Amino acid sequence: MAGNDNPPGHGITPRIAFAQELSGLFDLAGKVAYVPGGYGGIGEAIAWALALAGAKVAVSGRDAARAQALAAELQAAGHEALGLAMDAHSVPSIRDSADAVAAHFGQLDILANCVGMQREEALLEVTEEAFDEVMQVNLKSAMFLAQAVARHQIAGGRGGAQVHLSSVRSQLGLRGRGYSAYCASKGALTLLIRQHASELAPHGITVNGIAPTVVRTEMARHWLENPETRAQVLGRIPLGRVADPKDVAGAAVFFTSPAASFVTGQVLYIDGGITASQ
Ligand SMILES: NC(=O)c1ccc[n+]([C@@H]2O[C@H](COP(=O)([O-])OP(=O)(O)OC[C@H]3O[C@@H](n4cnc5c(N)ncnc54)[C@H](O)[C@@H]3O)[C@@H](O)[C@H]2O)c1
Ligand SMILES: O=C(O)[C@H](O)[C@@H](O)[C@H](O)[C@H](O)CO
Repeated sequence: MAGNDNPPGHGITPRIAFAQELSGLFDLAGKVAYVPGGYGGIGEAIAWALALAGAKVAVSGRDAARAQALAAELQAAGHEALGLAMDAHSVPSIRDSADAVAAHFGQLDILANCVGMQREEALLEVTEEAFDEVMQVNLKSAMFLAQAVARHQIAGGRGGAQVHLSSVRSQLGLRGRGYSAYCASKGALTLLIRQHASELAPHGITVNGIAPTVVRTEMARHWLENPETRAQVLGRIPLGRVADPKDVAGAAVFFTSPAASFVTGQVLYIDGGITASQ
């Protein structure tokens, strides 16, 4: 096929090899994944989904015991897993955690960053301390987790994938609520993702984002337990329900698997239609 550098598999690749390639599209066997924030609501679903796709998985958070408890559950189900402490307020702690994962498994291929927090304050009441904390935990830690993991991915020479948890609030403000710090941190994360995608592309490393609306986790509990705010939340979502962590986990498998090896710098909105409508 003159002039076509990418001929389709049919009729050229033997069909059996073609089918084998397709069957491995979502296979993470032989990969090591690091899930900071891994014992949170979304992080835990992602840690399990990556393990079920075949990856060895490390999870971290400030509470080492909770991380180790999740790792023990994964091990009991037959997966290779590690739980360790990491404080997103501390760049040395971030670096140490990535180094420890790479040292334990002998490689590090995937970052699935689920660290995040929210502190709601109306514009006139925003404190410097709260604004700084949200930016530190949601944005600065993403920068230095990405850097720490990229060092190992580049040294490994096998490419890799990074994915960060963003939010619909990366693109939309929230009427009637004090969301300056959260929106600013997630909006900036979009450009961090695009820039990292651009800088890591020569190394065969992809970088993408997952942007949910309200997911049934600890972070959203206060909204969902209050009938008034629950009704407001549901009223904004065309599909008429909030997300479960499992609605988000599949995207992490997709972005880190061979199926997405040509996808980078993208943010996928898992929002029941919010960003499609007004
Ligand atoms: N739940 C939602 O409605 C929702 C919606 C959109 C985006 N998100 C994003 O998804 C991600 C996961 O949130 P979640 O809903 O699972 O909430 P969660 O509170 O259950 O999990 C947050 C995770 O971040 C970790 N974390 C927070 N501060 C940390 C620190 N200083 N050091 C280390 N780890 C720290 C926690 O240990 C936990 O594992 C966050 O980035 C959040 O902004 C959540
Ligand atoms: O409107 C939204 O979609 C929310 O802002 C979400 O991003 C989070 O569920 C919220 O931050 C939890 O408190």
